[in-house]
Amino acid sequence: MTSTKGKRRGTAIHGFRETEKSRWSEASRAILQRVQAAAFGPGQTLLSSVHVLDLEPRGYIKPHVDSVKFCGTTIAGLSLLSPSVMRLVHTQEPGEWLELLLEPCSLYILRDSARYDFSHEILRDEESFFGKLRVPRGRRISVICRSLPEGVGPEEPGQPPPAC
Ligand SMILES: O=C(O)CCC(=O)C(=O)O
Ligand SMILES: [Fe+2]
Repeated sequence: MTSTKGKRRGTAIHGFRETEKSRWSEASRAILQRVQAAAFGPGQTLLSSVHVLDLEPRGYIKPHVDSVKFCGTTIAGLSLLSPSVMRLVHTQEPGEWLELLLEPCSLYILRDSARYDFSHEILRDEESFFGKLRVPRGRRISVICRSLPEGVGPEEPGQPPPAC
């Protein structure tokens, strides 16, 4: 896998590699279609390639809001391999937060307020608790589909997609 986003995104993600993938096997395409049908409306255009993020067991993602320049109202992520905990914290009201237990093969959808008004993060192993439940972290792979910002047309085929 290549790692270009890490540089562009600074230090939000630690212990990872990633790629942007636009060619998938037929079986994978069928799964991605289910993800897209669940998460996106018919009027939404998606980034032409899917983001695949491979976090090592000690890897984690610091709180951030995906850039509005490159990513529209919806982020949908399929979690594979290790379970993990995603925490959402309101950017204006830090006392308003919630945590999601991301089981392997689960899908989360961050849309509208969850996507714009809350930061999201993946907890590091030492902090990986869902309530009182310890959620030990192993290697985690996520497959993330994003909508394009409104007013941005579909990308040119062959162009590298922008990072979120
Ligand atoms: O791994 C995930 O599910 C989220 C990744 C993420 O927040 C990002 O790439 O901006
Ligand atoms: Fe993100």
